[in-house]
Amino acid sequence: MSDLIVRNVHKRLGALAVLKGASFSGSKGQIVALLGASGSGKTTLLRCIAGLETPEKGKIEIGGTKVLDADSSLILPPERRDIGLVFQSYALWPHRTVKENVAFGLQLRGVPSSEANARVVAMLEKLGLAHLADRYPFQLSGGQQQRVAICRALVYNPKVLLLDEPLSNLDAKLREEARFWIRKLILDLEICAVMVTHDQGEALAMADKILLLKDGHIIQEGSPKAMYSAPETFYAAEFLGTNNIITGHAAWVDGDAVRICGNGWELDGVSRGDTLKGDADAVKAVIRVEALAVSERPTIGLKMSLEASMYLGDRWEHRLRMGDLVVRAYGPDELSSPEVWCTFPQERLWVFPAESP
Ligand SMILES: Nc1ncnc2c1ncn2[C@@H]1O[C@H](COP(=O)(O)OP(=O)(O)OP(=O)(O)O)[C@@H](O)[C@H]1O
Repeated sequence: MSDLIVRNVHKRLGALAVLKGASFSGSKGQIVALLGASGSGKTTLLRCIAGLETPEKGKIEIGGTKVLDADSSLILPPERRDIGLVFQSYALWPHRTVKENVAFGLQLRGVPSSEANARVVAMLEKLGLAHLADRYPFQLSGGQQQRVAICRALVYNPKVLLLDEPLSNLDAKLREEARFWIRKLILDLEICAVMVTHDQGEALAMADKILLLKDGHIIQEGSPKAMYSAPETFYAAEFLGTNNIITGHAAWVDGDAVRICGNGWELDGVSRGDTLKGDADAVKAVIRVEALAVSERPTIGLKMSLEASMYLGDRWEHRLRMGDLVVRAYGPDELSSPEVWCTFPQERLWVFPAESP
């Protein structure tokens, strides 16, 4: 059963239609990432679920309870929605200790103090915060503050945990650790979590399901693997991964197979998204940088000039050219030959009509 159901949510802010019919669901032990560029509507969608914004249209159910039905003007306030909310800034109360920060919401909800105390102690222990219980937020590191904010959201035993850019205030090393422990915590607690992020690496690593938002629409949803390896649109293909974008013309189209060409080069790929109408259509293609293989020995593939190479620590990045075709490719070694062979696996070269959004 889905713990969270969002149906056809529309929300305007001022003159702007920010959400234009968002629908998705999330179930127990599942992390749903709302991924998209700045301004795509991620935070607004999270705020609609939390009850901090009121959509003009749509329905939302949490744990089997209707919390919003715009048609019948049913709008439950945030504290009656069975959610835990973690703000990007953590929003800890500066004059309350860790323990008081975590306990405060339970007191407001009238939970008897002995029960509240037991729940707070248990949750502090679960998150490894017991030894910090009497400290104030300013006496904590950024990572510890984040744990307190998550602890405070979880102490209600919510059905759904909402996280707004939970890792954005951590440095790179802490961020990588936090990906693991937050994911493990949510899976252990078997709750549904919805996380806003604009960082594709974070979404790919942490989520079970990614919703890609663009201009207030969810343009594709799926598992991280499906989103990465089978994007349905040019936008989705380009948004994820590190990519080469190749423009040219279709030389021929045969079902999904398509050959594209430019000034002195031809490549075979697969047509994705809107079907190509025919030969000579202008096209744009996407191929992930890691999909290309470069060799100094003649192989099947394009013979290209090596324009430059960069050492990245764990590998090299090479810039290659043939006529108007310029691509980046990774390889394990430095290359010395001015001419190399580059292979473009056909199934990983995704070809879209040039006018695709
Ligand atoms: N109170 C407001 N009044 C008018 N427009 C707003 C308001 N809040 C947000 N917007 C606009 O709504 C759009 C969506 O904002 P939202 O914060 O949901 O996007 P986002 O995808 O979370 O972006 P970001 O990653 O930058 O936080 C943006 O164009 C933003 O400028």
